[in-house]
Amino acid sequence: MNTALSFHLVSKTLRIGRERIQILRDVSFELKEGETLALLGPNGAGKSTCIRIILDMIRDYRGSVTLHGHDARRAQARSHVAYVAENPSLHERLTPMEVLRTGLARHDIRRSDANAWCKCWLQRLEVEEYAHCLIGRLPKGATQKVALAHAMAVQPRLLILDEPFSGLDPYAHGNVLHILDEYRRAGGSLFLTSHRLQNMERLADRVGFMRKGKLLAVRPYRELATERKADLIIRYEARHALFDESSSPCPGVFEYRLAYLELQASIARLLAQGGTLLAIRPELSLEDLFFRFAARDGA
Ligand SMILES: Nc1ncnc2c1ncn2[C@@H]1O[C@H](COP(=O)(O)OP(=O)(O)OP(=O)(O)O)[C@@H](O)[C@H]1O
Repeated sequence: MNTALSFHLVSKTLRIGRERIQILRDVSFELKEGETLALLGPNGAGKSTCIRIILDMIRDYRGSVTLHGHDARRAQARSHVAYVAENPSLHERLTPMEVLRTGLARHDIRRSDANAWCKCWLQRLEVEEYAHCLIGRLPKGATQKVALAHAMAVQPRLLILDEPFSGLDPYAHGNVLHILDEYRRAGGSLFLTSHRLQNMERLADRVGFMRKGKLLAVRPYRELATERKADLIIRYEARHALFDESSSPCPGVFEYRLAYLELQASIARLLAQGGTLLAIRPELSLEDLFFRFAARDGA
């Protein structure tokens, strides 16, 4: 598989007054063609800075970045790449139709059915009703959808999305998830950032977790999900503890930690002994697990 994106030992320092702040520290990752990589991390972790470097919006950094084998500093490298920012700034005096047509022209895409094609993408993102309104008058969520329609319409080999789900209502959320899933199933490469692991189960092949400018670890999503299933906590009500090593957060209520495979037998035993099952939850959130992995890696 060819490499869609390579980010190698990238460091970035900002000078603010007399102070120098390091916002990326030797960050390295790779995205193969057809793969989806999600970069997760809290505010200020450095995710958007990575994207700005990939897109040549920041040039003074240390390290090397390539897109489909070309140095990311060269315009040619971005010819098959589309990007949607967290708060897209589209030209306010254009209409969504014009925005999409401009996108096709910029990517040198000539289609005899260009109008119908653009209309179709506006429909898929459910903003066709605004097709001929000025962007400046659109609601915020609609602008975000137009930006995504604009990116999808050029059929990029690599799609880069900064927080694609923030600002979307739950219905739009599901629709965008479906469109992105379809894109990756058709072989597109996807690089996205998010504050949360939520939604990633349907999209990401691998996830990387960033904090304070460092990439702590990159793991296959499946590995994280499998490990989580091994550790559950059941909370139950009973006169006394029904399992050894139960803890008791309050009188008459107990918690018991168990492996996923023990779940069925443990619930049967709990009910047989007159206990009441109150809740089952994963012991660790996926974020917690990530730190566990990172610690194992010595990060
Ligand atoms: N132009 C700038 N001036 C000052 N600080 C900056 C600038 N650009 C980035 N930073 C700082 O660099 C760090 C990384 O920012 P970045 O936007 O990349 O993080 P992020 O992970 O994308 O966060 P968020 O999820 O909030 O978008 C933050 O501490 C931020 O305050």
